[in-house]
Amino acid sequence: MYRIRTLNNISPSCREILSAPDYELSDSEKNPDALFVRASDLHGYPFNPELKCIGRAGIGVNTIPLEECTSKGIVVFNTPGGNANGVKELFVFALGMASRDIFDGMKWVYSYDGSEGPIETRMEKIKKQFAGPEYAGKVLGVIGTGNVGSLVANIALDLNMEVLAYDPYLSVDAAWKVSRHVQRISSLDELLKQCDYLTLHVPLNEETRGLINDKTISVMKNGVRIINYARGEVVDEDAIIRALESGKVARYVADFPTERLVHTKNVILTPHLGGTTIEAESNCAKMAAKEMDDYLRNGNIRNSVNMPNVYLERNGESRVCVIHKNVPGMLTKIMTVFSRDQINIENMSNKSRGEIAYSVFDVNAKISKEILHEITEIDNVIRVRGLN
Ligand SMILES: NC(=O)C1=CN([C@@H]2O[C@H](COP(=O)(O)OP(=O)(O)OC[C@H]3O[C@@H](n4cnc5c(N)ncnc54)[C@H](O)[C@@H]3O)[C@@H](O)[C@H]2O)C=CC1
Ligand SMILES: O=C(O)CCC(=O)C(=O)O
Repeated sequence: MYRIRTLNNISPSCREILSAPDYELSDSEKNPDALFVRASDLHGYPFNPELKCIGRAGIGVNTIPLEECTSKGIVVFNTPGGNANGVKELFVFALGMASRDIFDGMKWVYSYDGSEGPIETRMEKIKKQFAGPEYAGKVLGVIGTGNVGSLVANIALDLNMEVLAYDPYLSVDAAWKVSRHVQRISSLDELLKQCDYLTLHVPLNEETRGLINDKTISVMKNGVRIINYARGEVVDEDAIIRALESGKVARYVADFPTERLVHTKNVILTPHLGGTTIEAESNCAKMAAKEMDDYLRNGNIRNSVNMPNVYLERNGESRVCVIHKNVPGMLTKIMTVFSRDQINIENMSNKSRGEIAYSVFDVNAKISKEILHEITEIDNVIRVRGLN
């Protein structure tokens, strides 16, 4: 039985996959085989030695110390595309909020005390202060056209916007999802100087931290409207506040409130709601549950962000899974242990990802603890699991 510790509220749909008697889910397990998380920050988290994998029900993994996990042989999974439609739907709302002063208009409605006459007549007199431009016919720049950005770019075309996209790392699979009417721009500055609206859909990493800063803002049109449903830190906070105060940026709509942003004019904030729909939560929980289940029971790795993906149909009496450094001679050393004990390899797979490699062996015998221990002792082996 595998013990899974949930660190956030995970959709109950994961229990369709992670159920008794194979699994026990709890939010207090001290020595879990797996952690199931949403946006919890795991930097500094005390990983127990039994921990084999982390399932991130969502896409962003900036909250997970990936290097530490890799060095400890902990496989980290995420759920690409599982919440993309949820973010796209909120983007449409954000686009409206970026254009029209809906937020201040609503605040006025709910705080009006009747002192200047009935609300029905008073509102007709003051409503012009909440006017704003229409977005149809305007230029939208999309930075990052992966699972979310591709949906956003396509729906913006349906809303009659002209759409420009910048994504220097776009995968071939993701490129297929973007409409041919979206114009690919290969220079960020070239995109920035043409946009009336800008929307961000990149992961937070060392390259994208502060991507929107004084310098990039200076290239933009005056009165640009920026939407950030990626991560707060992709936008330099000092720079965006300066630009809002000067009027260079007309409005900033973001999913990542901070104390300072809450008190800045022309900022509209939602409380990290992009992936918070019934469907997105259920999709992500099921996807992460399937990934962890296939890894824990079969050693297969799919949608990992720190290990190579390896899928092998089960074949043979038992399976030995070895996470090791990607250095010469590892397979020979491991296979020598099998052949010395007359164990035949029925099928195998070996894949690498940067400095790490993963080898899976299906063998024709039950694997003893002694053999597993011997493989563990080989130099540059990080973790060994035997699945009988
Ligand atoms: N507000 C929320 O609740 C949610 C926020 N997110 C955020 O949105 C981000 C994107 O989500 P997905 O589209 O699902 O991820 P994804 O991995 O499918 O797409 C990310 C895209 O960004 C591109 N990219 C990476 N670095 C870039 C750079 N420097 N410049 C331009 N493009 C770059 C990649 O090539 C990729 O196509 C996530 O990493 C996460 O931080 C995602 C889901 C929900
Ligand atoms: O709501 C969540 O769990 C986080 C969604 C998100 O930000 C992501 O998937 O990257």
